Amino acid sequence: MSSLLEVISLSKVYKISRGLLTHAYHPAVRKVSFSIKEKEVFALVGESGSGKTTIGKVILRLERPTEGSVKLRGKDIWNMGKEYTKKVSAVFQDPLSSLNPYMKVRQIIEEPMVIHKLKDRKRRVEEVAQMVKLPMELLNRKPHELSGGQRQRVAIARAVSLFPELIVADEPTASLDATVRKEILDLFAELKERGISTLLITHDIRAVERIADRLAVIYSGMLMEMGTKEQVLKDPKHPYTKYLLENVPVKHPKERKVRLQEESVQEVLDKGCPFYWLCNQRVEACKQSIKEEVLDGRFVACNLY
Ligand SMILES: Nc1ncnc2c1ncn2[C@@H]1O[C@H](COP(=O)(O)OP(=O)(O)OP(=O)(O)O)[C@@H](O)[C@H]1O
Repeated sequence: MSSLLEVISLSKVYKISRGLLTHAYHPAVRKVSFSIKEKEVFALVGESGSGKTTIGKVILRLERPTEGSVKLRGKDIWNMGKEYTKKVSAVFQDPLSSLNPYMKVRQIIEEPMVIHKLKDRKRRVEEVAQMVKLPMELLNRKPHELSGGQRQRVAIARAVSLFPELIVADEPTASLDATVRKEILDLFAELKERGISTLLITHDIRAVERIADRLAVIYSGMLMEMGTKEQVLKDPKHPYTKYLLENVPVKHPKERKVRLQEESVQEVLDKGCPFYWLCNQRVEACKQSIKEEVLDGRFVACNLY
């Protein structure tokens, strides 16, 4: 399978205002590289604040990277015109707020086709509804008349309405209950068979177990481990991946009891491993630098290897 989308050494630093004249810089994403193949579900897993959404936003061209680039089939995405929005689409966490409440489902799904001047729209809307298993009778309803799962199917139908090559799905099941969650996740696996890849962004490492082909684990804006689902979930190498798998659901970073030595926090964040403070296998070198290794085809950023 050839590479569809390449994220190359991507960094995003936000400038945060600290009063009238002062500001600070926050590195949300730090030199992240990965690629998504054709016909693949690639999961980006990390806790709240780890930088997942920022990466998704850059891929969707909603944010400019500070450094690095993103390429679709070898072309820089910022040099591509409107055709990029046909090839890469998005599904977000809360369908109710992302769907126009005044439009009927039919119009919501049709809208991107109108924008891109597609013909034969009625038939295509029905074809897309079928693809996402949305009952035809729901096409004449409005979003508030649907269940959470049905609404997310509408959002996915809209995302596939132009037959994209990639869907960026940011926490697409976070607002759904367990049974519906499973059905929606399965849908992404089915779309893969139709040639549509998915970047699945999630905080729940277990959610990707069913459908992801490969996954990348991100912490504090840095890639910790990346490999096939089997490699990363069955034989995790990075202490952070192990920690994530052992602590489901993971405590919010603010709830963890970690004693930080304030004077050295910045130093470690600048040069060393961001997981240093929680890692039970840390060595002195982790304060200063991180070794990047490829072990049996999987990427690990850790001084243990
Ligand atoms: N526009 C912004 N300005 C300043 N800081 C930001 C901005 N957007 C995100 N951040 C910060 O960048 C970091 C990464 O945020 P991001 O939303 O990408 O993380 P996430 O892993 O998707 O988390 P969540 O699941 O909570 O959204 C966080 O510390 C966040 O506070």
